[in-house]
Amino acid sequence: MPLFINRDQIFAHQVHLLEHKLRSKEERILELETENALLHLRLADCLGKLRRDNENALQARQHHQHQKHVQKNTHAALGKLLSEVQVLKQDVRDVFAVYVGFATELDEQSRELQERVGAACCVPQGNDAEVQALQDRVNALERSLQEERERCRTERLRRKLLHNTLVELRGNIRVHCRVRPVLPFDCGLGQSASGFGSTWSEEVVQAVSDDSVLVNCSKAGTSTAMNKMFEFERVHGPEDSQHAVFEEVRPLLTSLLDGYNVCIMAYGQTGSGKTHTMIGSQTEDPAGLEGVPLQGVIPQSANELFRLISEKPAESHSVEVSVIEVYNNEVFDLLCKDSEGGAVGAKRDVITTSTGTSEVPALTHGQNPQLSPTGRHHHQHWDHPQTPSSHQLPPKPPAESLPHPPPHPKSPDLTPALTHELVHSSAQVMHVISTVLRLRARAPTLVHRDSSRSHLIVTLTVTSKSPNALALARRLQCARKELQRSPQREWWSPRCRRAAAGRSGSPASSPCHSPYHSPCPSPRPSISQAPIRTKLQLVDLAGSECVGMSGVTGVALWETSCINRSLSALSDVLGALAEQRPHVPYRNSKLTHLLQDSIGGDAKLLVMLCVSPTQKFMAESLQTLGFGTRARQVQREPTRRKNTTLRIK
Ligand SMILES: Nc1ncnc2c1ncn2[C@@H]1O[C@H](COP(=O)(O)OP(=O)(O)OP(=O)(O)O)[C@@H](O)[C@H]1O
Repeated sequence: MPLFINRDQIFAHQVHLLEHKLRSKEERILELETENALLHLRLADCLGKLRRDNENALQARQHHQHQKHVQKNTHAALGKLLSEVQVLKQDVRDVFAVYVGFATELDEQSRELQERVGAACCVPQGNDAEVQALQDRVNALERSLQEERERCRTERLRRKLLHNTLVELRGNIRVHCRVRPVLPFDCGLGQSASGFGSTWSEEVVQAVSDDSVLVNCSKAGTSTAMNKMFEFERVHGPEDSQHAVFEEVRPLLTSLLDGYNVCIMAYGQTGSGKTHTMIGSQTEDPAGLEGVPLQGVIPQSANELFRLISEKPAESHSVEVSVIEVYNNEVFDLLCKDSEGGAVGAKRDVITTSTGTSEVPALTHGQNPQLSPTGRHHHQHWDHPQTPSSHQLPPKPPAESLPHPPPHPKSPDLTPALTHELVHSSAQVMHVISTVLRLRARAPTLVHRDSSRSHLIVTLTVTSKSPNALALARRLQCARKELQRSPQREWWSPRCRRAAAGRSGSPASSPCHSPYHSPCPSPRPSISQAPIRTKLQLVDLAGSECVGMSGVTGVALWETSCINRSLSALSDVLGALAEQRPHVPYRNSKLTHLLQDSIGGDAKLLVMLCVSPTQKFMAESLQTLGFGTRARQVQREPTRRKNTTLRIK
């Protein structure tokens, strides 16, 4: 059967197929074009973003470079300022020397002229005109002498101001020196170590001006003078009263309410007047009646502190007092009380807190200060003036073997916490201190019949509920520094970060663990509302002593060795700070560990050197003055924050 193929139909079918293919190709082209457009858009987007990122990075780099530049400029300016201050100081010193020379010359001329006037007056009549001329010259010279004296005084004041600025700029430790008068117990006659027949009571240490002290080190019997000169911020002579000594300390106390910790420490050999300077003593009354109390730095500081507080709004500040004794390298809380409320010293720990500061742990809320199981022994109170060799005591006993009072029967919770007492007046402060002072270890030695055998640290903690602008600015400054140092630390709450970074902190409900906030219930107030706590530490160190001179034996000998070791640890710490060594051996003694913040931190520290003036103690006096010179060389930085809380035993 013939096969009919309808060509038209086949072509039509083929056309249909091709048309279909064409349509789908066109659709695909359309799809691809749309995708292409989308990709273009994304590309443009990405390019824009990239450009913006580049611009931001460039800006950040420029900003960083600008900041580096500014920092460099500031450093250079500071360096320049310091060298200018140095040059100025030198200039003032030179000018001062010239003035002194000039004034002396004028003095001599004036005296000479006065003598001539006197002589001329005796000459018979007729020389009146000459006498008058001479008198006029004398008057003119006296006037210019007076003017020079005035200028000299102004220059002196300027020099002092410049020096104080330098001390502030460098964070140096201030060092004052007090040379006590020669006292009856200095006057035991004897041969000097050199054996040249001079008496030991000869006065060899002298305050020659208000900032220099001179030690005459010449050997007795030789004609060559050998003098050593030491310079400090202020030097007090034997005639200076307790009041005059405190007047130079007073400005430091203002800093306490401006957010600074302050520490005043008396250093010197035994019998040199540390306790007299810090606490005070009674004057000898010739009539045998009770003497006049000569208040030292501690009572006068308490007075001044409460005077400053009384100028502030009522209830804005509160003050707590604590008293610590470091005896035989152990820390004792002297305010700790027994069940009957009597004061008993209790042994405490020193810890390094997470903020890098040293503390005797504060009283835990709701717990009573109780006697620790290793309570403080009651010190021997020997009747002086016996020599130590006269009492029957075992040689060099370890501290643990000394008698301990039994633990409090009703005190299962033996928290080693430091006791603070709230006080409202300086009289209350002194009452608290005087009630526990009898616990301080004392013993008679051949050098001093009432020698302190321990270091005493009285701390006044001031809580400012409405701190002043300076204190707030300082707290923010500290917080900023901390944020720069350790921005990752968990104790920085977002609010705290914002406030420290300079932006306003919104009232936050999250608890903040910043060390710049004092303990207070959650939610904490903002950084500008939290109370500020500052410390005034007043330290009466035990005196260094030469065993050969003090003639100590037994327990007293052991005490002397502990005292001398802790003082040499203090000296080592200052040496390390002065040489800016990376490791400062604070932990070599409990004393230096306890005072770590004050010595190495940003507390305002004043060391009061106490010096005996006589030949007998010259070696110790030179050592004390050397210690002060080393302390002056320390240029401090704020202490660094530590990561962990560490307990030492
Ligand atoms: N500037 C002074 N004016 C008058 N008397 C003073 C002066 N300084 C000290 N004294 C007297 O000297 C004696 C010894 O002084 P103080 O007890 O203060 O010495 P110290 O350095 O504390 O000794 P130690 O370290 O052994 O305890 C005391 O009787 C004191 O009254």
